[in-house]
Amino acid sequence: MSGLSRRGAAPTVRHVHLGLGNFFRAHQAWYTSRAPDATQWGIAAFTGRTPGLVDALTAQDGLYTLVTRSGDGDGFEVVDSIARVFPASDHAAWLGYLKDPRVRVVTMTVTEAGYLRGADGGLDVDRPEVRADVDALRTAPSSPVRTAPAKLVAGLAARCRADAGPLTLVPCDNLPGNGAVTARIVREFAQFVDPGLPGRLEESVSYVTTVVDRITPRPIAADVAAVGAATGADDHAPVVTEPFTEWVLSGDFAAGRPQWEDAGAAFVHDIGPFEERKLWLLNGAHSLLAYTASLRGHVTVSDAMTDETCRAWLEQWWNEASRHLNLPDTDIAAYRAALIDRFANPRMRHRLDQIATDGSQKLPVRLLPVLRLERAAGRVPLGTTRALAAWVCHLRGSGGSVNDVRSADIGPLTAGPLTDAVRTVLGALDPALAADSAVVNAVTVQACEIAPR
Ligand SMILES: NC(=O)c1ccc[n+]([C@@H]2O[C@H](COP(=O)([O-])OP(=O)(O)OC[C@H]3O[C@@H](n4cnc5c(N)ncnc54)[C@H](O)[C@@H]3O)[C@@H](O)[C@H]2O)c1
Ligand SMILES: O=P(O)(O)OC[C@@H](O)[C@@H](O)[C@H](O)[C@H](O)CO
Repeated sequence: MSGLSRRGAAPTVRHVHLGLGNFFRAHQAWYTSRAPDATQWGIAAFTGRTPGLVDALTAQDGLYTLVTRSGDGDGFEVVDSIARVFPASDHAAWLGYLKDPRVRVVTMTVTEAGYLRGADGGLDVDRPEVRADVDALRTAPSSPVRTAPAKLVAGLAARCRADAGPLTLVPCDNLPGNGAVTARIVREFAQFVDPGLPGRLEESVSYVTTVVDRITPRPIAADVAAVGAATGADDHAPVVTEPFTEWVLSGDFAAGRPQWEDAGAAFVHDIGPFEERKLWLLNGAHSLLAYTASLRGHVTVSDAMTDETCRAWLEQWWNEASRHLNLPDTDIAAYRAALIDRFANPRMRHRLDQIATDGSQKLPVRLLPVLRLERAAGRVPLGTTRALAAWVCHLRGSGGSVNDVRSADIGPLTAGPLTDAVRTVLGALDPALAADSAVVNAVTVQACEIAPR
């Protein structure tokens, strides 16, 4: 078996990515590799925090095998769009690319938690890591920083100082209005560093909003072995994904972009209906299953889909969410039918505990908009409240271990009598929920049913 290596030169870097992980490699890097102008849009990819994939990918010249796993077999292709790979700690390289006039696009996958938003959706300036990075940039603009907002601001400021021309930020995390979210955290962070900086950045930075979709679980050792057996390549960093993929983008690119539309991406004016369809029907269902199905002993999404009770809960949630989607009924029905096949694919090992991470960041986006709309219509939506009930049970120690960026402040709220815990935990997501007795009661009753303790 031989390792992967590039035959010719790597493509010139004109695109930078922050948050090199599995999803970026199954999605944005794959779209770029499929674009007709791929050779003009090489990617420099930086991990978000830990060194992660850097050594393995560097040894393979940035190449890796994408395994497309359907219910009845695997497809294999080598993706070659990543030209250079860097650890998060290489801040000099980050600044170097951001101030390079050839670089025109920055994509990001830093998780929902990586935007460091507070309760009002803006930058949470009380976090010690935010304060540390603000102080660092006030002291010296090239100081190393750790958080994603600080990296963006430091890079954009360096670009501004170098007069390197316009640039577009393309967030690819599962957040509604992710372009506006990114614009806001950049503006607020920059304001803290230097009140004149936001104005200077606005002249040359544009923000695009995206809906991204391709289920990409964390690969396991057997996946590495399967690639070797099928292709003969000694690939230490393959990615496994599903055949389905979607990328919807909205907004202006200030300085060009790859021809992603020729690789299947859709550019639309009104992205709202696409966001709601995806975040509610897919991600909301994922979160529902992550907490309910794990309490019933299931480990993966496809395991959960074999359980009639989980399936009924899923349909109930989908019925509640679908009432509020601004799309034709036939489109919604087709999307739901496709999701059943995607979730049930028994060859995809998408662990529920991976999806359960950071519920405090995900549930406000995936469930609460539907809950509010249902309450406004005078209903208590039991499919939605069941997901919240299972999350509260999860936080109280039923099911798998809790891995949440807010566990320090939400964890203590989960102790004590169940009704009190439900009220305070819901209140930590949205104070209005704690004051809604009908919701608190429904969540409490369902929590007792799901995990009596
Ligand atoms: N995996 C999927 O199916 C999928 C699909 C659609 C969207 N996404 C989005 O992509 C994100 C990453 O998913 P993945 O599967 O690539 O995960 P991954 O664990 O493979 O990679 C995550 C990357 O984000 C970085 N990161 C994590 N926390 C961070 C933080 N607080 N600040 C900065 N960087 C941080 C990590 O260092 C790593 O580079 C998801 O959180 C989601 O928003 C994932
Ligand atoms: O990746 P996360 O942690 O934001 O959420 C877990 C899943 O719900 C999510 O990754 C989906 O698999 C994905 O959004 C499908 O496109």
